[in-house]
This record gives sequence, C-alpha cells and structure tokens, in this order.
Amino acid sequence: MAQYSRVAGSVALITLQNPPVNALSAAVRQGIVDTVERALRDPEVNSVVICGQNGKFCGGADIKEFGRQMSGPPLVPMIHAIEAGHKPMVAAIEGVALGGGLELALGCHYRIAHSKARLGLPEVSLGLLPAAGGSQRLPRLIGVPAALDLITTGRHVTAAEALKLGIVDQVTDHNTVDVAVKFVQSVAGQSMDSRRLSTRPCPSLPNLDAVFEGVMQRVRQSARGAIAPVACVQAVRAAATLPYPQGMEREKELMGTLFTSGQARALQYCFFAQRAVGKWSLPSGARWDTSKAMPISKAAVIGLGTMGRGITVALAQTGVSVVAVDTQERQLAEAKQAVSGMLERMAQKRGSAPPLGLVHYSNNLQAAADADLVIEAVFEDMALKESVFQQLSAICKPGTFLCTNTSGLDVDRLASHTRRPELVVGMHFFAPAHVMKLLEVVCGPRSSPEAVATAMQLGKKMGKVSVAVGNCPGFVGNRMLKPYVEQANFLLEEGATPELVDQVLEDFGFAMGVFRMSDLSGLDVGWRIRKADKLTDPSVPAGQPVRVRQGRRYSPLADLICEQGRFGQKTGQGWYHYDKPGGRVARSDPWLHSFLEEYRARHGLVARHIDHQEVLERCLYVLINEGFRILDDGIAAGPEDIDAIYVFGYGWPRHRGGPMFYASMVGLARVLERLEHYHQAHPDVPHLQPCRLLRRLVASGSPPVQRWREVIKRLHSQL
Ligand SMILES: CC/C=C\CC(=O)SCCNC(=O)CCNC(=O)[C@H](O)C(C)(C)COP(=O)(O)OP(=O)(O)OC[C@H]1O[C@@H](n2cnc3c(N)ncnc32)[C@H](O)[C@@H]1OP(=O)(O)O
Repeated sequence: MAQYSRVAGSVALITLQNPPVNALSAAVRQGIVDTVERALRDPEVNSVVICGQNGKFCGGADIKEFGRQMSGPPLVPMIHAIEAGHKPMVAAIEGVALGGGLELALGCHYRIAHSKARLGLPEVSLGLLPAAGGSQRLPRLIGVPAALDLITTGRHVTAAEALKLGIVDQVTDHNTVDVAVKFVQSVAGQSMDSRRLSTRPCPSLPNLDAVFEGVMQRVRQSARGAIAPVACVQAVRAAATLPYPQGMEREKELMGTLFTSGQARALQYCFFAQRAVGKWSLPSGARWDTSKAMPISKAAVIGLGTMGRGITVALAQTGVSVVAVDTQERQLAEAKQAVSGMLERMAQKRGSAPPLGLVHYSNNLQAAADADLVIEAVFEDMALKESVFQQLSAICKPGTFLCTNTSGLDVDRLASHTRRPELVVGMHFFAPAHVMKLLEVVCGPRSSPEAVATAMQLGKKMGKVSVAVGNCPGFVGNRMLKPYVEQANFLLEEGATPELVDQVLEDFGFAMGVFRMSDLSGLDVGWRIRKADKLTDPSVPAGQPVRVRQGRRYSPLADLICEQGRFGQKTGQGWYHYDKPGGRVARSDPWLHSFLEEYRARHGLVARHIDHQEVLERCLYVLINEGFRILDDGIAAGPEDIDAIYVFGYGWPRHRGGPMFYASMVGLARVLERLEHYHQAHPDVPHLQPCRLLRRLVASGSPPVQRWREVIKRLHSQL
C-alpha cells in the first residue's frame, strides 16, 4: 500500500506501507502508481516527497513474490513515470533503500538521506541484477567504477559514503521527511530535465575495455561459478556503451536469464534460511519466541589459544566487557598482544577507537567469578574441559551461563560436572572466531530455554548466524564432514589424487577442496581425535586389519601422513607441499604420489580411473545422507539449519543453496539411486547406505525442501 497525504499546502507525501521493510509488493506498486498519478493530476500539488513508514524507506522488491505468478504493475514503467513527472519528486530515505527501493529513489529527481540510512543494490546476493533501471541509472549518476563495485558486490553503503559517491544529494540528522518537504518546495516550478538520470550520458572512461576486462576477470575468479555477478558486469557495460533504451533492453534480457535460474532460487532460499534459523525450536518444545534471553554485560573467556583470542575479540567488538583468562603466563602475554593487535587493526579499518579497555586479562580462573557468561575455549580434551567446568561451577556466581567452545565433544557430559547443568550450552565457533559468520549453539538435553536463547542472542549481537543444534558427536557441521572426508580418502586409495578431488570440489564452488582445507586446518587435529577414539595407534589391538575398524572400511592414509610429521601448512607438508612451514601456496607433491602408489601396492589395491562425477557424487551425497540422518535424529530442526551451517561455516557455495537444498535440486530420487549404487559397490561403508528419511521423502513424492519438516513430523509421530 501507499498512503497519499498533503503537507505544507502544496506537497504530496506518498508513504510506502508494507511492514516490516516496506517491500515493493504488488499492492505497494499499485499504490505508488495510483498516488503518483494523483499527485501529478492534482492542480494544488506542485511537488512530491516519497518516504517509507516506520523509519524505513524501502527494502526492495518483495522477495516472497519472486517464485509466484507476477501480478500488479511492473517496476520499470512505474519508476519511469516518476522520473518523467513534471513536478519535482524527492525520495526521503530513512533506514534502508535497497534493491528496488534504491532504484525507486534513483527514479526520483533528488534523494535526501538520514545519516543512519544504508543504501545499496544487493540483488546480486539474490542471484539477480538491479533490473528496475538500477544497472543503467547508477553508472550514469556515479560513474562506471563505483557502480560496478556496488552492483557486483551488493554491499550496503552508509549515508555518508552515499553522499561522497553522489548517490544522495543531502544527508541530515533531523527528520528526513521534514527536510525533504522543505527542500522540494524550494525547487518546485523548476525544470527537472537535468535531474532525469536516464537522459544523462554515462561518464566516459578513457580505457573502457581494459576496465571491463579487468573487472570481469576479477568477478569470474571470485564468483566461483555464480552467474549473477557476471551478468551485473555485462549490464553495467551496456550502460557505458549503449544509449539508455538499448541498455534497458540488455538489462531486461540478462535479468530474464537470471530470474528463472536455479542459482537465483538457491540464493533466495539462503536469504530466508538465514532468517528461519533465528526462529529456533527444540525437541523439548522450547522456542525462540517464548524463551527469554538474559542480558550479558560481562563475559569471561577461558583458554587463550587461537579460538579463545578470536572469541575475546568478537565479544569486545560487540561492546561486551571480557575477562580473558589463561593460567599459562606465556600464553597470556602472547594473547594480550595478539588480541590488542586484532582490535587495533579492525578499529583502524573502521576509523574508530579500538575497544581495548573492554578486555581485562588474568591468569586466575577466579577472575571469571562475576561474569554473566563464560566461554571455555581450552584445548579439545575431555578430561581438561571436565576439570575446567568443575572449577567454574564452584567459582562462578549463581546464574552464570557456562558455555563450551568445542567442535564435537559431549556438552551434556560437561554439564554433568556442574551444579547447574541447565545453564550449560555449547557455543561452537569457527576459526577465525572474530571473522567467521557461523555459530553452532549446542543444546544439551538439560540446557534451559533461557541458556539457549541467551547464547543465540549473544551470537546474533556478535554478527553471527547462530544455529541451534542438538548434542551428538560432531554436532551438525563436523558430523556431516566426517563421511565426506572419509570418502575423499577412500577415493585416494582407489586411484584418485588430492589434486583431482580438490579440483572437482572447487569447480563445484567450494573455496577449497577437502585436502587443501585439511592442510589449512592442520592434519594433527583429526589424528588426535582418531587416537582418542581408538581408531589409530597406539590403542588399536594387534592383529586388527589395517583397513578395517569395527567391521567397516577404514583408511589409515591420513594417520600415515601424520606419522611422517606432515601436518599440513604449519609443517610445510601435508597432502601438498608448501615452500616453507606456514606457507600458503599448495603445490603438487611427487613424494605424496609415490607414497600413494606404494600404499596401494602394499594393500593390493589397483588404481582405476575415477571420473569427476564419481568424486562429486561420493563426496557430496554421503554428506547429504548424513544430513538426512541428522534431521531424522532431531539434531537439526530443519533443512534450513543444515544449509545455513554449511553455507556460513563450511564454504559450501551459496549459489547452490546448501547441501539439503542442493539435494532437492538434483532430485531426491536421483540422490537415493546413486547412494544405493555406491553402497552396493562398497557394502563395508555404512555411511553410503541411504537413510530412512531420504527413502521416506522419495516415497512421499520428493516434496520441496520447504515441506520436509512435515514429513519428519509425520515420520516421528508414527514411531
Ligand atoms: C525487477 C527486480 C527489481 C528489484 C529487485 C530487488 O529489489 S531484490 C530485493 C533487494 N533487497 C534486498 O535484498 C534486501 C533484503 N533485506 C535485507 O537485507 C534486510 O532484511 C534488511 C532490509 C536490511 C532489514 O534487516 P533486519 O535485520 O532489520 O531484518 P530482517 O532481515 O530480519 O528482515 C525482517 C523481515 O523482513 C523480511 N524481508 C526483508 N526484506 C524483504 C524483502 N525485500 N522482501 C520480502 N521480505 C523481506 C525478512 O524476511 C524478515 O521476515 P521475517 O518473516 O520476520 O523473518
């Protein structure tokens, strides 16, 4: 809807009304068309201000309408009518002007923004381009390089930056609508010819071809197979090289391809999945909207290794006072320097003061006594963590939430070492903790709804995508990763190379293939866990076949690599060779290839040709299969949770929507059939056996991912 009113005698005020972000739904577009016509007709009106209700100008096109039959007036002619209008039109921008919202503002003759407003053309992150004239008007307004930057990255800019770039004409700290009304009266009666962006030429560039070639190369490299960023460059190129009407034709043509693409569907699914995970619910019945989060003003971080340092930085950045504790003096001193350095560098980037005063350091656990919440981040060792939890339980004030940053240990077991197990939750951060967006909030069977709500909210305050998950070995992300890595190792035994496997996964869109990623994370981490799980020496019983554990196929390849002291990047050798310890450029390693050949010969394995499809299917479908098991076990509430975890924490390409969404795009029947095929070929690999939920979904006609929760509910109610 759009409300029409008259202010200051001769100004028509058009207010977009579609909470929460005044998205341009069919009804809003109709409202704008009607009210603009009315303002242009009304002889008493000499100028127009367009604004949004509740301090938000407009969040863009209504994304919920994208999958449906188009209805209502289209955006392009609506914006043209505004631009062509003979009375001055001003956009009064408060809150946000994003996507179609900014395109609407670009159709106005002037733009006035509140100092706190954010503007941008984020369509690319939804698999689209700004196709309501945005790709043609913005370069005409701010020039090709700046427009390319905004349109290909989709980044939001502050009002101050928008003013500097020339997107807005004025920024105010006062009531934006009042300022806009005053301003529009001052230009009423003037010709708007020079203010119509579509009639302006695009500012010329001396080396146009070179600029576009450079940008296209950069975009293709970082897009990892995403098509929208490439189309965005093509659209801006049309603005720079074609007259406006032909540019608009090109914009429309490019949008036509994107709009119906699987990538756009995947990215729009990700948008809603990211929001859906905030609306968590647990098998206990606890929910996001009925559980109260407690305010956290003081936190403690115990253990200042890489993770503890990152968590300390993330908390301080959020404005939370932190006491950072490590009982080892040397580690404490190093951490102090590292944390201050990180805070200073981040502040420098932002142009603000570093929050150094928020962090206090101590070598005594007692310093955590009056914290509202403690995050334990000591070494990943159960006995050590149990001891820390026992001590914290005795030291901390009643009501302190006790959180563990573990990547897979039993949160409930830790809770049992405290006096108040209901205050214990897992907070699984991802390295580097002050950068990575994902936080798995691990809810034990005894975690209270308040404890979960508090951890979820703290994560959100830290700018994380917090996902509530159940307690099981590896939780969601690492549990699914295990069979994925296992398949990759099996493929090496059968004849593949790390280079082949990584190439296939990187072509799919992963930032790094599984072997390059393992080298980066450190191979010793998994080795230590396998030792603790008694899968590898020294506790494997004598006579145990090397490639079998508990009757299942086992690959000792990674153990053998570690036994050679090859821990990945940190030692300069792992699955690849690096120039030096800590080196980052992975090079193919002849030693590794000979090692694989000798290994196969020793175990009577004959290398065979393995094609790309097999690598992709075995690695991804086994991971997806585990995802279905996780859903069936109630460890994740829905496919959106798993997909958010993989997109924000594990480098799954966003334009493929996450593993569960990807499975639905491939077709569940196809995934099932391929898993059956591979399980038949490898009956000693239980992870390849299609799980019950996948079979049930296929039997239910493979419903879309948005309807899986119903099938899971039905399946469980029948038990
Ligand atoms: C021809 C094509 C022309 C144009 C194409 C486009 O315009 S595409 C759309 C471009 N716009 C965007 O990408 C903006 C998307 N929204 C956001 O980035 C954020 O929502 C925003 C506006 C910055 C607000 O953030 P905040 O954190 O305050 O709220 P939240 O994200 O939780 O959103 C609140 C609820 O609003 C829903 N929503 C937001 N934007 C849209 C939208 N454009 N269309 C439909 N719905 C939108 C969001 O899903 C939340 O809903 P809820 O049910 O409460 O979870």
